[in-house]
Amino acid sequence: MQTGKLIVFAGPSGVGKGTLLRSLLDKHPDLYLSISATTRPPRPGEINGHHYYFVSRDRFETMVAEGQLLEWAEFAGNYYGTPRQPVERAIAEGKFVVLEIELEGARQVRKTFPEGMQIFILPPSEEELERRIRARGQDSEAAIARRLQRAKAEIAAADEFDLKIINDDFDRAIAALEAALFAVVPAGRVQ
Ligand SMILES: Nc1ncnc2c1ncn2[C@@H]1O[C@H](COP(=O)(O)OP(=O)(O)OP(=O)(O)O)[C@@H](O)[C@H]1O
Ligand SMILES: Nc1nc2c(ncn2[C@@H]2O[C@H](COP(=O)(O)O)[C@@H](O)[C@H]2O)c(=O)[nH]1
Repeated sequence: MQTGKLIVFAGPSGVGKGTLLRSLLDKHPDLYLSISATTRPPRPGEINGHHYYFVSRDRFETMVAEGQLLEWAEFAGNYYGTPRQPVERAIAEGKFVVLEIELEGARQVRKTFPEGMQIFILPPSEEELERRIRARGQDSEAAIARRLQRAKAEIAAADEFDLKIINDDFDRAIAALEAALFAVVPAGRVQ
């Protein structure tokens, strides 16, 4: 039976995780990106079942109670969690499965999947991180403040991760990610 690989992608909100992942998925369509459940309302352009499964707090709490989530956490006033079944199935099928999650979730996954690879994306500076969150233009002032406060705690925990990559020059960050993911196995293949 083929066995895939679990890759956790963490880093403060606004550092560019999603943008890096979209670029990686374009180049390596065999990567499997887990779709999280969240109680956060959709941003303009976000599609249910594609960007997230947008659920009520009641529904999310049922998913937790029924053990449907591999990990979950509260972030900036909303719940976020990884549906367990699709991830376990994709790993059993031999895929490289990527979770884009925050710090508490990464810590939970480290316990259940100690063999997984955990990558932390760092901003070039806190000022640039704030500039990116604001440039994205998707969050209220209150949400920006909560995200920046949380960012400090997340960055302080970066040494817990197997690999740290600074997302300064975008292409260089992509190259560093490709080197980490495909160092042992050629792109898109699982042996
Ligand atoms: N290397 C880079 N240089 C400059 N801007 C960047 C770089 N990488 C990403 N960005 C920009 O930063 C903003 C935030 O990126 P993105 O939404 O991907 O962050 P994120 O880490 O996924 O955030 P969240 O965790 O809140 O979803 C976007 O406008 C994106 O275009
Ligand atoms: N623990 C988890 N964290 C998750 C999950 N899905 C996303 N996230 C993280 O939440 C924040 C905020 O995301 P946003 O889309 O509201 O900007 C960010 O750090 C994501 O990585 C999850 O399933 N579990």
